[in-house]
Amino acid sequence: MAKNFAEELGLTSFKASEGWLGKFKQRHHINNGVLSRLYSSEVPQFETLAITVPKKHVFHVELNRPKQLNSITTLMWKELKDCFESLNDNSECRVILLSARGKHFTAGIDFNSLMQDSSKAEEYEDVARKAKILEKLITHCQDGITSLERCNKPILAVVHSACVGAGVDLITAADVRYCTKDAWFQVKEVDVGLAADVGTLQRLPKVVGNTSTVRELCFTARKFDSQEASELGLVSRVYSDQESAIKNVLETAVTIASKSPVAVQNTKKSLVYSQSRPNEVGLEHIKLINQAMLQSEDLKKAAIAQATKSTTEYENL
Ligand SMILES: CCC/C=C/C=C/C(=O)SCCNC(=O)CCNC(=O)[C@H](O)C(C)(C)COP(=O)(O)OP(=O)(O)OC[C@H]1O[C@@H](n2cnc3c(N)ncnc32)[C@H](O)[C@@H]1OP(=O)(O)O
Repeated sequence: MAKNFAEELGLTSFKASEGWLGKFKQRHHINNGVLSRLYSSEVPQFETLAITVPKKHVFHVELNRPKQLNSITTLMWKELKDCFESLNDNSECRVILLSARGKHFTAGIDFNSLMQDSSKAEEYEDVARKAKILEKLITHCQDGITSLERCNKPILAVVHSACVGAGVDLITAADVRYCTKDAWFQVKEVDVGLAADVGTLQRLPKVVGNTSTVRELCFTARKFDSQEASELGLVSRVYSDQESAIKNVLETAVTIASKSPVAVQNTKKSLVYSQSRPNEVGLEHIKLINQAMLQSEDLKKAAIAQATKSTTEYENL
C-alpha cells in the first residue's frame, strides 16, 4: 500500500523495503498488526524489556536480551521493578502477559553483572561494611521480583525452553504460569554456591503445595521438565509451542480484561495478602476493602449484566 502511494506521488526510488517497514512499525508502535498506541496513551519503554499492547487492556511484557539468553543484569532487575510499578499505575492496563524473546525464557542471573556488582564489597575490609553493600544488591534483585506481586494486575507467565535460577524466582511471583512442551526448570542456586534469595524458597512451596518435592528440587538443583511442572501444579497448562501458548493465553487475558477491574484487582490484592496470613486476618483485610468497593458502580453494572445475560463495559481503574 505504501508503495502504491509512493507511485501515485511519483516517488520512483521508494522501495517499501523490510527495513523501512520495520522502522515504520516501530515508529508507530505497531506489533503483529496491532497498534499499541490505539489502546494506550502510555506504553513504557525499556532497554531489557519489550512492552506491547496486543489487545485492549492487555499488556505484553517480554524479556528482551535474547542474545544473552535473557540473563538478568542489574539494569534488568531495575527495569522489572519500574515496569510493573508503571503498569500498576497505568489504568489502561488490566492484565499482563509475561514471556521472553529468543532461544530460552532466561538463563537466570547474569554472571558478569553479578561479579561486577558483588566485587564492590571487596573495596571494604570489614564484614559489616561488605555485608551492607551486598544487602543493597540483594534488595535490588528482590525488588525486581516482588514488583510482580505488588502489581495489582494479574500476570500470566508463558515459559519456553530453559527457565533457570532467577527465572524460577520470577515466575513464582507471577499469578498464573503456562509453558511449552520443551520448557524445563531448574532451581539452580545451590549449584552456584548460593541459597536462593529472591523468592523461590518462599513462593515455590506455596505455589506447588508439596514441600517434599520442592525441597528435593532446591537441594539437588535437578532439572525438571514441562510434564513434571504440570503434575506439580507449577504450570496450569502445557502448549506445543510458544506461538500457540501465547495465542491461547492471550484469550485468557482478554477474558480477564473484560471483567470489572475493581473486582479483579482486589481479588489479586486479597489473594496475595492472604497467602501467608491466617484466614481471619485475610478476611478482615477483604472486609475493609469491600466496605468501600461494594459501593462501586462496577458492582451494579455487573449485577445488571448477569441478570439480563448481557455484556457490559467498565471504566478504567
Ligand atoms: C544477589 C543474587 C540474587 C539472584 C540470584 C540468582 C541466581 C541464579 O539465577 S542461579 C542460576 C544462574 N544461571 C545458570 O547457572 C545458567 C547457566 N547457563 C546454562 O546452564 C546454559 O547456558 C543454558 C542451559 C541456560 C543454555 O544452554 P545453551 O546450550 O543454549 O547455551 P550456552 O552455549 O550454554 O550459552 C550461550 C552463551 O551464554 C552464556 N551464558 C549462559 N548463561 C549465562 C548467565 N547466566 N550469565 C551470563 N552468561 C551466560 C554462556 O556462557 C555462553 O556464552 P559464550 O560462550 O560467550 O557464547
